Amino acid sequence: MRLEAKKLGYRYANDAWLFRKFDLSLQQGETVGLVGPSGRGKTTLARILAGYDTPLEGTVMLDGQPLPKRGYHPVQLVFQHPEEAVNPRWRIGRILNEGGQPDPFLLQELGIDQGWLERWPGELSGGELQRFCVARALGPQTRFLIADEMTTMLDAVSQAQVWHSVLAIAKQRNLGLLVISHEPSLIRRLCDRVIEWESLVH
Ligand SMILES: Nc1ncnc2c1ncn2[C@@H]1O[C@H](COP(=O)(O)OP(=O)(O)OP(=O)(O)O)[C@@H](O)[C@H]1O
Repeated sequence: MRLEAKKLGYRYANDAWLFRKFDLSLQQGETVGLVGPSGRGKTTLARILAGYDTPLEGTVMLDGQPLPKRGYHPVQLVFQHPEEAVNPRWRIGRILNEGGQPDPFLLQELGIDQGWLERWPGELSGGELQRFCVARALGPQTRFLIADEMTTMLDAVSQAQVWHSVLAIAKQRNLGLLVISHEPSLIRRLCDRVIEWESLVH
């Protein structure tokens, strides 16, 4: 399966275009890094690929077909700030069930303690909460995962644990991974190939 962005263009209101004629192609099973300067539109692109926003120009295709407008989205996004990605008034168990009944092996792989399911988001550390966000994004129908500065806020140990688990799951399930990060060492360690934002933006 291939995720393709073709001639994407986006800008907010009457601001300057962030990107135009932006092409990107990602194959299932690949881990690709996207690096570029701050504020140029990487998060905006990630939101478009995952269906949160609609591009003003161009299309996003999965195996040549437009992405589904309804139902489970096969391209899932994990954000930098897990606390902003969850409803603080829902217990963790309910948040996790949003993407369907979670696979117990997935929870185990991500080091998620069943006892935490009863807690509120504010009762977990950033690293623990981010692991829940990853688990929620890895429903059985996920084919591509976009990690937008996914571990930037975590300490080195939590960062290594999360990536170790995600890479193992991606391999088992042949997922495509797009790793957006400003840390070249992380990207070099994780990715099969690296895309420079500047080389794609016109
Ligand atoms: N909802 C919005 N309305 C208006 N402008 C926005 C909105 N979201 C982002 N922007 C602006 O669009 C530009 C690109 O933002 P974006 O978050 O996509 O960049 P980025 O490359 O991911 O940056 P960073 O690496 O710092 O996270 C920024 O100038 C930002 O201020």
